[in-house]
Amino acid sequence: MEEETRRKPVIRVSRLYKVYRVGETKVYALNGVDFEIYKGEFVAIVGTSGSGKSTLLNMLAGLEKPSKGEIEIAGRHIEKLTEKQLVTFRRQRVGFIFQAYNLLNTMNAIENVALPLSFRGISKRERMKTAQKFMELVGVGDQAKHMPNQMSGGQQQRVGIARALVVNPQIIFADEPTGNLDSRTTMEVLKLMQKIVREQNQTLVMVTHDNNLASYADRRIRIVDGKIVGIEEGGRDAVTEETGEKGEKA
Ligand SMILES: Nc1ncnc2c1ncn2[C@@H]1O[C@H](COP(=O)(O)OP(=O)(O)OP(=O)(O)O)[C@@H](O)[C@H]1O
Repeated sequence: MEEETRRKPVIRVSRLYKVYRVGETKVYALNGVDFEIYKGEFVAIVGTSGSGKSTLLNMLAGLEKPSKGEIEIAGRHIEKLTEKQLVTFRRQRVGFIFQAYNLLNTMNAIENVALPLSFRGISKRERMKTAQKFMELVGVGDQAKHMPNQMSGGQQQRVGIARALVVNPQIIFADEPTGNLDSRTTMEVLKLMQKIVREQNQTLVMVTHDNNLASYADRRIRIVDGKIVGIEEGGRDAVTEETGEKGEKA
């Protein structure tokens, strides 16, 4: 019973299709996809360019409608929601981490992190307090007043992660989150993402073409030409690998 509770799917996708019409031809960006993702999992959706990863992520996040099929997130069929309901769903349930960070350059770091809270009727003081807590969680607590262009790529991505987490989303979607980072910073961001999934029991779905990055996920869903060609279990541990290398201090 305990096992059953732990393995509760938070995302359930069945017979999912997305067909684009390009002139006379039909492009099957998703061609009948089925899978489940469980609470507390870090899952990578892996595929080469054009395989359908972004299409799938956009659909899971409620940014695009499927042509056919079902997407259940936390028990709700999101393919049936109206645009207005989808906006509410995204604000309340999901967080996004993008490759390009997508921080607003006119706001400082903490204001960027606090922004998603402004739709929730929380006082400014409370918003800033929560934002600061998440800035600290991701290791940029001392850079609250910095403008994004005064921060390194890795620091900006940490701010991006804090902004994704600040609303305590059930699910975090990440699209090539380390695409613009060097290998060392990539490892730091990976460590951070693994830590967050483990400590906060959140669910992280990451889209990537990078097999090395994907090897750190608990499971990999491989996609080719809009179809799942394999699901692999087991992932590397960024924290122990780093500890082994550097003998991390307690
Ligand atoms: N708006 C669109 N109109 C027509 N075809 C599209 C559209 N969006 C995507 N496609 C096609 O659907 C397929 C899947 O595209 P998708 O962007 O999901 O791939 P991807 O795996 O994310 O690639 P990349 O890693 O390059 O971003 C491709 O053949 C693409 O050309």
